[in-house]
Amino acid sequence: MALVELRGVCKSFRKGDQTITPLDHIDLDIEAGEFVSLMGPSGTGKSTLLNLVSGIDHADAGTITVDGTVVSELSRSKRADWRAANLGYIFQTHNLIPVLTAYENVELPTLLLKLSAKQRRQRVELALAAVGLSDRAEHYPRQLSGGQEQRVGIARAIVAHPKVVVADEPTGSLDTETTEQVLELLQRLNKELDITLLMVTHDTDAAQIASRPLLLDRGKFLEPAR
Ligand SMILES: Nc1ncnc2c1ncn2[C@@H]1O[C@H](COP(=O)(O)OP(=O)(O)OP(=O)(O)O)[C@@H](O)[C@H]1O
Repeated sequence: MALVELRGVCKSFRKGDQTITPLDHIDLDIEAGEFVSLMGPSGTGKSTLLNLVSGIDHADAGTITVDGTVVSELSRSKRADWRAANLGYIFQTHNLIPVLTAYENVELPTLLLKLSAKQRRQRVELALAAVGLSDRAEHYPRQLSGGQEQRVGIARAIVAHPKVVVADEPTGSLDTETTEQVLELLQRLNKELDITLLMVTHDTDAAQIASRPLLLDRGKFLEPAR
């Protein structure tokens, strides 16, 4: 069984008296260790897909299994517990809390886990080291560059040691040089920490660094020519 498995997944939204169905019977397998990028026209349901895989949102039909857990069958509160322990989410805008230091921002998700104070400290220090920001632990977001802020966001996503990390346009608000650094970091986390990645992007170059670039178009996954 693949690490992430979607079968017959459907998701619709109501907008006024209209129903929009971005995902209509979607199937997808992501094997452990893959780095999958996902491109596609605006509104095709890429973010919706990430929200379903991460258990933030609930599918109308179909099954979503991540590392043997059928996420689509969990209640809302069970999904939140499962997500805290098993899945990392990297946002386009890092969503750091401005009144917390880099250390405290990364520590936040670990407060939902059953860890001793020592284990928590070790996790946070490891995550900050993995993104090369040990020396910025006590800095507040406003004291960091855009790229450093995004790296803190990545440290926060990996602090719980998730097998799967999803990223929604993680370089969407970064300049070219910082984009390259963040993509290199994601590649390193994939290879060295064995984190399976699913990254939505609008950037063709970013998509190509993945081990498997995919295109989501009208509800179908296509493998674009490299
Ligand atoms: N909570 C919601 N309520 C109503 N409609 C929604 C909701 N979330 C998404 N949609 C609609 O579902 C469709 C898919 O949205 P989604 O954000 O997944 O697309 P996307 O492929 O990520 O787009 P983009 O590339 O522009 O970010 C869009 O038409 C969007 O307006």
